[in-house]
Amino acid sequence: MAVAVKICGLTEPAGLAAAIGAGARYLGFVFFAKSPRHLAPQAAAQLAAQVPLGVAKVGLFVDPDDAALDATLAHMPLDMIQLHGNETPARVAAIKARTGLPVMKAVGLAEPRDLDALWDYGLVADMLLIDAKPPKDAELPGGNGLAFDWRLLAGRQILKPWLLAGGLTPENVAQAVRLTRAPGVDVSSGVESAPGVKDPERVRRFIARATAPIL
Ligand SMILES: O=C(O)c1ccccc1N[C@@H]1O[C@H](COP(=O)(O)O)[C@@H](O)[C@H]1O
Repeated sequence: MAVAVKICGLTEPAGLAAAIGAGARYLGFVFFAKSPRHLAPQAAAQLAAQVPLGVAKVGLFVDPDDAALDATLAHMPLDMIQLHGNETPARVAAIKARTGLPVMKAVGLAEPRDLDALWDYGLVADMLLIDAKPPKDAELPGGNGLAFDWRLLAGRQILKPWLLAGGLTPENVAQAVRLTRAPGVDVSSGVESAPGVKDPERVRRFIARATAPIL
């Protein structure tokens, strides 16, 4: 099975078209005001109108309350919710029940004891996104272009389908897949020409390298 690719933080048509054309399976739209990739739900919906069936539109939220989820979903037809904050397992389950959508929970790794969270969230989420833990003073809980030590995942059984994220680029993604055997990968800043602006050529190169057969 080819590695599934998610391109996250799409904000404009050129990046979106490059991701779709190159075979991305998931497209991420950020609904977190502090992010340079933030979109209003109406703008995201306009962009998402170009997304063909079979490519999942993922809404990225950070500790959203119910009102924020309802307001976004009123305008933007999402296929999946990504939770990238400090949501507890109970909150993940509640959001899944409220929205009726599959939920992907981001889990940050920096050291072996962080691995326990993969089990806790694996019991309630439909998918996991395994990212680097953000630095303590970071503005953003993700999208920082930071990688973690991929060897932490060596030989690990993960309860649910998962994507590897954090500091991935066209230059390192093949090695990341080879070391972790990740079934999927997710990237934001590593395929940008400026914060919030995807570089179509880097998007295409990332997808080609991520999905190339492992040698
Ligand atoms: O992309 C963002 O702006 C963002 C904001 C808040 C939470 C998560 C965010 N992005 C997610 O983080 C991963 C890793 O990003 P990067 O590739 O290291 O830049 C990204 O794949 C998004 O899912």
